[in-house]
Amino acid sequence: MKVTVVGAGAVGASCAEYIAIKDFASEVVILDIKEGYAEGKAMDLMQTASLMGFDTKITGSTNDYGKTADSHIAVITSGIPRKPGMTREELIGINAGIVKTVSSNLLKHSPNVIIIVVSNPMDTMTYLVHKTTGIPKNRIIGMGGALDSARFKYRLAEAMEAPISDIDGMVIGGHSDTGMVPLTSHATRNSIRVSEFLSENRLQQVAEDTKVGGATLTKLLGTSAWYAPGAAVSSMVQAIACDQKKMFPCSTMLDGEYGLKDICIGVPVLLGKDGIEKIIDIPLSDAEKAKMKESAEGVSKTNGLLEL
Ligand SMILES: NC(=O)C1=CN([C@@H]2O[C@H](COP(=O)(O)OP(=O)(O)OC[C@H]3O[C@@H](n4cnc5c(N)ncnc54)[C@H](O)[C@@H]3O)[C@@H](O)[C@H]2O)C=CC1
Ligand SMILES: O=C([O-])CC(=O)C(=O)O
Repeated sequence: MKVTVVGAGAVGASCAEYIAIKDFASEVVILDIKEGYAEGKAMDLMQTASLMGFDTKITGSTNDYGKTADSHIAVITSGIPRKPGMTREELIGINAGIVKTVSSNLLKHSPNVIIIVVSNPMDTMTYLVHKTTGIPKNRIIGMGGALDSARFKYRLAEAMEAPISDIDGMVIGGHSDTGMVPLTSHATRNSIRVSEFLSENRLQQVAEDTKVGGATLTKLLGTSAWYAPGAAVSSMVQAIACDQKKMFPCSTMLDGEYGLKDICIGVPVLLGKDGIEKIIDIPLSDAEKAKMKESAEGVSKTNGLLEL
């Protein structure tokens, strides 16, 4: 199983590291446009192999897509991250060109590759890959909900003073500061609804903290986060590589599910060897439906800025 990670920056390197540590891929190629950068990250990571106990071979490439040939899965993290005070949507001008070029180059050398899009604004970048490559929709997956759900569980555990392993919960909708839809009514602690433990006000606070999870970290770090994003991508790559049929909220092209069409937005899907193997269309409450609709309007507005 060969995995390519485009972008050897914070998220790309973290993602490659977690994939290697989990030791399910035979080969990870990291590619970056900056001369020597991916080679350096790959060498540094390989020098952790004997310490961390993995056999995955990690190599680096400066913009040579020949080295990515016959990849099963490719992760696109290339592009600029936001700075404090910015929205993800403000990155569209630079990142759209990068994501378009990178996805086209990847497909020249790996025509059957499954692409996971990370670069922001992620839902719109996922839509762009659909519109410009024309590959089947099961092979284009946007990463946002897996990360947002991990942050939701972190905030729920914090509010309940509970171990995170007790918590289950999911965030759907657009991967933006205002567009995320944390499904508070579905979240549980050991099968018991979290509303049994937390007041409505506290739950609303958890939902708000979850939605601005990326912005909160960007303010603290001066750039956006990488550990949890890298871990989220690595779990999705593993689900595909190991044909786990595992459920994650991912950005996917909808065709009527959730009442939406011609948009990529986060909904629960099953990930297995073919990429997105099924979209799970769960019933939402009226309030959740309204939030999903508003979220979709925001994503569509950003999609409208693309020059297709
Ligand atoms: N979807 C999500 O949940 C998340 C998305 N992100 C996004 O991921 C992207 C990357 O973030 P970071 O890794 O923190 O940024 P970074 O600046 O650390 O790394 C980006 C890398 O992309 C490279 N790059 C730029 N143009 C390229 C091209 N044409 N070909 C190959 N490589 C190229 C740069 O040289 C740099 O090394 C950002 O757009 C950020 O907003 C970050 C975290 C979570
Ligand atoms: O906040 C950002 O810009 C990066 C990102 O998408 C996240 O960490 O959720």
